[in-house]
Amino acid sequence: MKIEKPRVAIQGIRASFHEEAGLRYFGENAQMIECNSFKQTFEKLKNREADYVVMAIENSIAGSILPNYTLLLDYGFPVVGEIYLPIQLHLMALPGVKFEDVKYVTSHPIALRQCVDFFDEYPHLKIIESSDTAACAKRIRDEQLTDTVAIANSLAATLYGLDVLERRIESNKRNFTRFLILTHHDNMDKKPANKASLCFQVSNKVGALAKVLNIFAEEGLNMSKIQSMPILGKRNEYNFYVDVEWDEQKHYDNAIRQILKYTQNFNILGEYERHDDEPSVAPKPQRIDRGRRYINIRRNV
Ligand SMILES: O=C(O)C(=O)Cc1ccccc1
Repeated sequence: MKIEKPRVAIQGIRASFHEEAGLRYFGENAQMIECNSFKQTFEKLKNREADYVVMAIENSIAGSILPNYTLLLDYGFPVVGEIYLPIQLHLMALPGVKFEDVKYVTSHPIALRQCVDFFDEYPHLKIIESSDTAACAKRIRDEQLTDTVAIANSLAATLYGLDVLERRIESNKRNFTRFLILTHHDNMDKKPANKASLCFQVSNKVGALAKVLNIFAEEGLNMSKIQSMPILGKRNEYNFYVDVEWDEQKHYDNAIRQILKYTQNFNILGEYERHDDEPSVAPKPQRIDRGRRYINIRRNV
């Protein structure tokens, strides 16, 4: 069922990168629900105050956003899509402010990390981390801060009436952030999938993980990501979060059937269409009912 005006919960406020990702994925009709934390976005979904969550999961420079992996598992909402957003960062201040007079620079930690080369040249600037790039721009406007610059996107500069002092200050011009799209189970549509996010444990034995990865290889699945996370309170035990991609559904189905034998607490976090930069050839229609897959498949040994 397609929702005309989807309510999309984001961590952050209008003009944040989360809003940009949400608008790109859902289009201009989407109605953003601003939240103070990622946990709150999941609560909105749980309470049916939102139809979707858009959540950053990894960044090409800052790496994986580990607490968000834990949220995926804790709430169990299915991942139904992904979007890769190029992150372009600008330095902005109140109109009339001169860069020589600035003492503070404020932004989200990921954005700050992406601009280290720029700030190496200005070691006197004090860095203030915040939860959201757009909120930094808004605070400069609201509090009329003349000694502070924000690093944010051009949407934030426009919306909060700031002047861009320097454009594109990110160190690596090809950096991106990957966002996941989640929904609640009864809102899933059955689009064909060519990518899945999985989570499982393996026993602490020689070759246990290699066995699972070999199955992916033998079935011709491309593993695009692997992330381990220690399981709280259990020494040497980890959750492995793995993303795999395939061309033919049957290879994926075969791989899943086999790896169930070699994993514990196996979860399919979501099956969805991979985000390609170039629009891909339309995937073939599938007959398989994937609804049941989102129920956790657990196999405790
Ligand atoms: O602060 C924001 O605008 C966010 O949405 C978080 C973020 C920051 C930098 C890169 C990607 C996401």
